Amino acid sequence: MRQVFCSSHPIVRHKVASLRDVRTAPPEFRRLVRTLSALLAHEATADLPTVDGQVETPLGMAPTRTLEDIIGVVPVLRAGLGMAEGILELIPEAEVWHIGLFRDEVTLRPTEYYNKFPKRPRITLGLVVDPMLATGGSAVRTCEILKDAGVKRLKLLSLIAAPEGIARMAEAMPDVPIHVGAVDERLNEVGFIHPGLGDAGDRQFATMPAGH
Ligand SMILES: O=P(O)(O)OC[C@H]1O[C@H](OP(=O)(O)OP(=O)(O)O)[C@H](O)[C@@H]1O
Ligand SMILES: O=c1cc[nH]c(=O)[nH]1
Ligand SMILES: [Mg+2]
Repeated sequence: MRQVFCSSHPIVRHKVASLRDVRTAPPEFRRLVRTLSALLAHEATADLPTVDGQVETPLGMAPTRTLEDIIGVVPVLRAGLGMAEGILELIPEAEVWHIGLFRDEVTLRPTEYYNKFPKRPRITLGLVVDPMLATGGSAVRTCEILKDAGVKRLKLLSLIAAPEGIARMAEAMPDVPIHVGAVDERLNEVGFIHPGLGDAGDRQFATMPAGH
């Protein structure tokens, strides 16, 4: 099964260009994250099964197809929050499972600090959302946590990925399809995606270091 899907949609490409632009300020950056996430989720959910049914319109009965899955959107704090907002516009009935991880700046390893989800999961599909797939450490750890919690089907949605992160996910989580807006050249010497967009959390939440 082919596991990595990089969007070729012209609107996705156009918006990824704006997202990368150093002149894009946080309010517009957040708007782009939300819209791009909905566009990627639209592509990532194209293969979901539906159930046949019927609905009464003002004129009579109409056949319907509705989603079979109970979907969970799993934002990796904090940069995943904006992505979850965009996807909830598309799937408002989704559960939201928060996972708090930060990446140690020196070791680049993920450290868990929070999670909130039901003890007995109802969801049949988890959409993990994190704008940046860099080393892949955060994404792999998130998938491990979710599998330990009993979620059997997962998909990962990221706005920009490095080849290193894709390779790490493919190795550790071969059953998790990855949907991305762009695949970049490489990681730089401090583990940032090059050319990427910088720090996705800081650019969404206006916490850039002074001088930026
Ligand atoms: O693939 P990796 O090498 O693990 O890196 C990617 C992670 O780094 C960023 O989060 P960060 O740790 O900066 O936390 P933040 O969202 O709170 O800013 C990003 O949102 C991912 O979670
Ligand atoms: O390029 C990167 C890598 C990790 N986290 C980010 O926000 N950006
Ligand atoms: Mg960050």
